[in-house]
Amino acid sequence: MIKKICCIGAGYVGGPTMSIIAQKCPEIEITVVDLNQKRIDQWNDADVSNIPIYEPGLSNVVAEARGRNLFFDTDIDKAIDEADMIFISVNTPTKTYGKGKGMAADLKYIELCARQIARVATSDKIVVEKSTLPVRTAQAIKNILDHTGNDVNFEILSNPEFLAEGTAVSDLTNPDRVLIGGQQETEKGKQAVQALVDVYAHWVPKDKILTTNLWSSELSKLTANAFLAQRVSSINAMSELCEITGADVDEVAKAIGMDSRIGPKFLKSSVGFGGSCFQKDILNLVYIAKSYGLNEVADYWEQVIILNDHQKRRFAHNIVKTLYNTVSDKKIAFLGWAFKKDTNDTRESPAIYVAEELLSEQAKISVWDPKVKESQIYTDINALGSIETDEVNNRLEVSGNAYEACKDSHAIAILTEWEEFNTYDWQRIYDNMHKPAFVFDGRGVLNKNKLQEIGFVYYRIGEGGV
Ligand SMILES: NC(=O)C1=CN([C@@H]2O[C@H](COP(=O)(O)OP(=O)(O)OC[C@H]3O[C@@H](n4cnc5c(N)ncnc54)[C@H](O)[C@@H]3O)[C@@H](O)[C@H]2O)C=CC1
Ligand SMILES: O=C(O)[C@H]1O[C@H](OP(=O)(O)OP(=O)(O)OC[C@H]2O[C@@H](n3ccc(=O)[nH]c3=O)[C@H](O)[C@@H]2O)[C@H](O)[C@@H](O)[C@@H]1O
Repeated sequence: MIKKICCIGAGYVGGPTMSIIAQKCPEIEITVVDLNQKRIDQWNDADVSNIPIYEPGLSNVVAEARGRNLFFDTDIDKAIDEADMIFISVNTPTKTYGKGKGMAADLKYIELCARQIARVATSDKIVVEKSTLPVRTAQAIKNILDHTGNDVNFEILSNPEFLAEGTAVSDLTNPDRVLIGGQQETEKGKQAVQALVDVYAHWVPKDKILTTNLWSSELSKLTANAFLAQRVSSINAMSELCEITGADVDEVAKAIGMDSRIGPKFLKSSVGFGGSCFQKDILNLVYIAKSYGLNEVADYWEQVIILNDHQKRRFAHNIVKTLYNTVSDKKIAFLGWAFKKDTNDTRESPAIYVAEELLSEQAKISVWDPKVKESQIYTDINALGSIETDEVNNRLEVSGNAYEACKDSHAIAILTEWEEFNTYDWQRIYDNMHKPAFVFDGRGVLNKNKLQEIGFVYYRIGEGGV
């Protein structure tokens, strides 16, 4: 029976995942630890609306469990020492240096965790990989733990997380499945798997808890993200063809999605997928395939990324082309900066890359996003390193509301599918814009007929002129 859990990493996965486990398992004490003091302070903020991650419903869960059996702390050693089970939920970004730069997952944070666990642990531990990792990472973790540990027994499990941002609470509460990989051939391995099954069985039906060997579990996570991203790139590839043939991508998506073998989900054409994981996980998969000499497999998956980059660029180019081939000093309003609705996360958001293209064409950009902070938007653009900081400061502004962002603009670009966009007074927006007033709907969310009646020139991704 697990009594104490420690989770290393209080990010988008560690925070919500542990909050739900704490809510569902009141007898287990859970401590989420992080190196980042500011993040931990935010998780501990007396006002739960200030927790560092915006996820619908999450603050209520935190309010219920925090201080009862859910704790956030920076004392990592203490939490490791006291726990029976340790989740590693740290970031695994794409490497930015050395071998595998731009492709492989950077495992330095994972290795640091393994070394810290090995140094601190004085009793047997079950170590759970919650981060998304290259297949066979469990072997490396085991080697580090066994060769540097204090003679205690470590069992390694793989338990990848499938939650999507914006729906994390419902995904965790009602998952399609929970995947647990372990060494089923040893008695201790079996017991470790069972211990984690028992945690989830507090609220997840047993037939949805799937147990596999370690490598299947690690590889299933990369495979799931590759398949999901592939669907988006597939429909986005068709969107370009729709635009020149007069077809409508939403109609095509509906028609194919009604085939039960294809299914209706994840077929919404967009300005491109973003988020911290799809790109990094596919690049990682490509790197793994190449490292085993599987070049055709690598090329197959790499195409998903190539198409996605093309989709973001062509959205920006279409704006330039439509605005009479120049956007120099024209104001373009961006509605949305987050990579999808209902999150404040902007990692790899397509908005960043569309902005980069337009800024390099000397456009002025004014951004409104209901959840993303101004400082984050500047950080995202400056992190690209491709546009001078002075130029960014002169050309990019962040507005306090949508009306301000759109005032005196030549065009509006919809970059995130926030529902509030449909509730605006679009006549008021139109009246305050330069004419012709263009809308480029990169998410296919606005009411076309209404906008056209007002007088907007409306372009939706994947919709061809008839
Ligand atoms: N964001 C998402 O929706 C999902 C992410 N994942 C995977 O989960 C993992 C974590 O992702 P996120 O939570 O988004 O990352 P994140 O960047 O939001 O959080 C990671 C946290 O780990 C902390 N950290 C790093 N090294 C540490 C160390 N040695 N000791 C203590 N704390 C340390 C960082 O300070 C950071 O707060 C990644 O492998 C990601 O691929 C999986 C499913 C969904
Ligand atoms: O490993 C991860 O990090 C997670 O990655 C994705 O979750 P997430 O990136 O949070 O959000 P998604 O809903 O998958 O959306 C990803 C991107 O694809 C775009 N998208 C999604 C669906 C669609 O039909 N069209 C489309 O353009 C979204 O707008 C967004 O930019 C997966 O859905 C999760 O299962 C997984 O756990």
